[in-house]
Amino acid sequence: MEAPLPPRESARWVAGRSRDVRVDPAGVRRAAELLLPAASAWRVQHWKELHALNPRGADEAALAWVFVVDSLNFSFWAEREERRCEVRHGGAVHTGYWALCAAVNRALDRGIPVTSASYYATVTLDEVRDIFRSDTAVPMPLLEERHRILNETGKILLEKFGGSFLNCVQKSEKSAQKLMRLVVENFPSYRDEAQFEGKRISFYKRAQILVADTWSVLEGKGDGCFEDISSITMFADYRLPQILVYLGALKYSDDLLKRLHRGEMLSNGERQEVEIRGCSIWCVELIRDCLLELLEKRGEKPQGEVNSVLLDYYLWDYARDHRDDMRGIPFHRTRCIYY
Ligand SMILES: Nc1nc2c(c(CN[C@H]3C=C[C@H](O)[C@@H]3O)cn2[C@@H]2O[C@H](COP(=O)(O)O)[C@@H](O)[C@H]2O)c(=O)[nH]1
Repeated sequence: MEAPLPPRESARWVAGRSRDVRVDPAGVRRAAELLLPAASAWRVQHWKELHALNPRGADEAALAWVFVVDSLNFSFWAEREERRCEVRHGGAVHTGYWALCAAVNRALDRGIPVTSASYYATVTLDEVRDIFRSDTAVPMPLLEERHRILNETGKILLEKFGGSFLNCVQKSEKSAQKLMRLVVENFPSYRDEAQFEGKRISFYKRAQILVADTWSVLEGKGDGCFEDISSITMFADYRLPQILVYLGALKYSDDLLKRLHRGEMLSNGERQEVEIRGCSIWCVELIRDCLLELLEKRGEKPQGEVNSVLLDYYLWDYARDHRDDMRGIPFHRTRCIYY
């Protein structure tokens, strides 16, 4: 089968043919102007400084943490917001993606080597249920899939990379694109692809966030000094589209809004789901371009990098912090292992 279009080209292809989702140029500009004051301060170090659950180190163990977390970094949304999985750790209650991170850290604190491939290659379903157990009556979604992915991913990491994700990173020779390709070619659960208007396309959300988190945990240095990190696009999850609609940069048709407000599930790969994901990626690319243009016009040099990775991280954190303001904006509900 022919190789799919890479994520950025896939996003352009979808955005140019989308019927129920569109990027709003004026909204893109307004979003860039809103983000501009923060943008010049974005730095790769924020990944650790802003998030206590992320590893402090930049060694093989920290990379092992990133790899196992991003292999499971999908589908945390609850059927009903008020009844959801929660994990208490370090004196705080964590939900969604952070519940996954808290559960991994809770296991490590209990002496369970959950980031070691030789452990999770043969971990049992019962052990997975215990490691990711919720402190409410609502379990983390898709636990059976998470178990299957841990076994599959652990076995491949042992067979092909000596059980160490650091080996995989070093094979990428400081290229973000090469690391993304290595991950997608070797680990099936990362193959986030679709068919749209006669073309095979890709979003590779977990492979791209894995590259981004690798760059972040290594603080952009040494093996993580990816000279092409700016070629990585935003990660097409279910939160970024919601914030982009909230900011007015993305618009949904009445028909799609009605489906979402009814809480209807969208299946992975159906037309409107692909349009939401593709247009979101394209929208963030345009906001990034607009930010660079505005900085240029003001003759400002950003302290760090203004790229789609740091823009995505900022928008995702912003969505977390403005959850209540965004109540009226639905997010699309797809249950799958890709995001
Ligand atoms: N586009 C994008 N999607 C992201 C992330 C992250 C975690 N990254 C953070 C960690 C360190 C960095 O500083 C980032 O702040 C998780 N997700 C996705 O969100 C969804 C979970 O949402 P909720 O149910 O509300 O927890 C789910 O699809 C998950 O895969 C991101 O950064 N960008």
